[in-house]
Amino acid sequence: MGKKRRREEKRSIHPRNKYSDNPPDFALLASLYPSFQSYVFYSPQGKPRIDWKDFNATRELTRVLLLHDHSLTWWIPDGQLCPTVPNRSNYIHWIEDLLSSDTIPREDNVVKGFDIGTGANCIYPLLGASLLGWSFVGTDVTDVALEWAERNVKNNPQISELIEIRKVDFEVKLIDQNINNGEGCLDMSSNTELSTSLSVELCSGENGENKNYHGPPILLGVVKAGEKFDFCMCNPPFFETMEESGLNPNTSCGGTPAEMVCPGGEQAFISRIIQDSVQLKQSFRWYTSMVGKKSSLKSLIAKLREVGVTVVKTTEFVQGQTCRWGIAWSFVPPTKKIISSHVASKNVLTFMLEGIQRQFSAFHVLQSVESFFQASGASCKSNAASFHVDICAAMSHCKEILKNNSSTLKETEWDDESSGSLCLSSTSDDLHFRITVFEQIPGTLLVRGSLKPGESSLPGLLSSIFQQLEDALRKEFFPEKPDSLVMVDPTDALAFRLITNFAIGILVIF
Ligand SMILES: C[S@@+](CC[C@H](N)C(=O)[O-])C[C@H]1O[C@@H](n2cnc3c(N)ncnc32)[C@H](O)[C@@H]1O
Repeated sequence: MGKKRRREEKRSIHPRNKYSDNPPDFALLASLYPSFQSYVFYSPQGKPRIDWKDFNATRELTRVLLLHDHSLTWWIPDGQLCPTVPNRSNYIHWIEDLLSSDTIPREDNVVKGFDIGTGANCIYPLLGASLLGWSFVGTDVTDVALEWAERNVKNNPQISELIEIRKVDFEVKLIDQNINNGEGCLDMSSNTELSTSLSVELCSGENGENKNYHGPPILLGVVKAGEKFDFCMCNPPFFETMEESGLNPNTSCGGTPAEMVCPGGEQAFISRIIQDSVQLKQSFRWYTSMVGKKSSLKSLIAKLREVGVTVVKTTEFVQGQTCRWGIAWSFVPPTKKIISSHVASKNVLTFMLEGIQRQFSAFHVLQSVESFFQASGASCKSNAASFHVDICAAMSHCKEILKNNSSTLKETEWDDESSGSLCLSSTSDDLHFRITVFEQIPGTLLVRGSLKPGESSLPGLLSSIFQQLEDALRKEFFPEKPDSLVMVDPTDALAFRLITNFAIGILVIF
């Protein structure tokens, strides 16, 4: 991994993450743990490496990291999803931030979390308990996950008291769904089918597509009457089919269909969590989930607006060459009033290119990004190893990019925020920003634009330029699909604003 790439990753890692300043040292671990040694090889430059496509190598790395850095004894059977410790720690630290922020009133008791789908690896309860002393209920549906999660807990007696592994009962019947604040009553003993009324239409996606969840209970029917939690967390099955998961050829973190796939994919799964949260309300202070696709994030935010949550927060987790999001919401009345989205400028923007033909890789898109900006006269410096282009655009170049852009101009913030008119010639400062291309899964790329740290731009300028770039890339890579040229629907302006602001952690209170 090049120095620049490492610097990039360091920037994206949570500052309290143990690996933020000290990434795993493969050479040291190999010298300490002979079982790991056989997976480490050296690049021609003498850098220690492992083969990320080798499941055994990634599992052994996770095992020795958990042992060395967290004093945890851990194992999973072949083929189960293998977590990467630095990345999973980011989610834990983000929740820590949510709990300690004064967005909603704090509570100073022992933190109690609920990990939906803890998996055989049980990674979140193990990390949360060992790093922060949190207690957890971790749930799952498969026998192998439940058995190995139990083992991973029992093998760590120093924290085992803090973690309960709970089997999700497929056949639980809700006899009273009105259990706000834990007052309701669940019949856990019944063998009758889960009430079909749980599948109410909360999951219809954009464009009318229905993504209903018909799987086992998630929260309702699993949370017991009267139970209260500070948060729930979830790394959901992201995909609708195993083919869609296409498992990234550059990594082999394993993952069985039960772990990776659910009908309706993550959108249906998280929509059910939202639906359950409407019933459970303040039984949890924060509801959170990871989100794998930006398109899901947008529609989930829209759903949260519909159900009347008091707070939504989002974040971005950059994980090597992929990007994920975190979404959090609450029904607890906020301590703060609305923080206007005007407070923060859009310093980080993203869009997704989904269903791109397989012959086009992140590299092709990167080349097109460079050509797009060069055509306006802006100077570009690309880094193919890190899949980014650094751009320096003078105002004349920005004008050139935006010259055919009257519709975009109407939708961007500068009309709102700079008293109706933007004078591009009013400043002589150049705009310095970076465009990075991430390969999420085969055929799905994420393009991210970010101002250089410490830089600022005229309100809305970066987002307008970015919008033009998205238009151009869609024209180039989806020429036969004129519909996909549709950019941000003005009626969706708020959702767009939320999404483009999430990466800088902006808080939005509906
Ligand atoms: C992507 S894996 C996440 C595993 C682990 N938390 C991690 O981050 O590596 C999703 C997990 O959710 C479980 N799962 C699927 N449906 C569930 C449900 N209704 N309730 C609880 N767990 C579920 C799967 O069995 C699987 O272990």
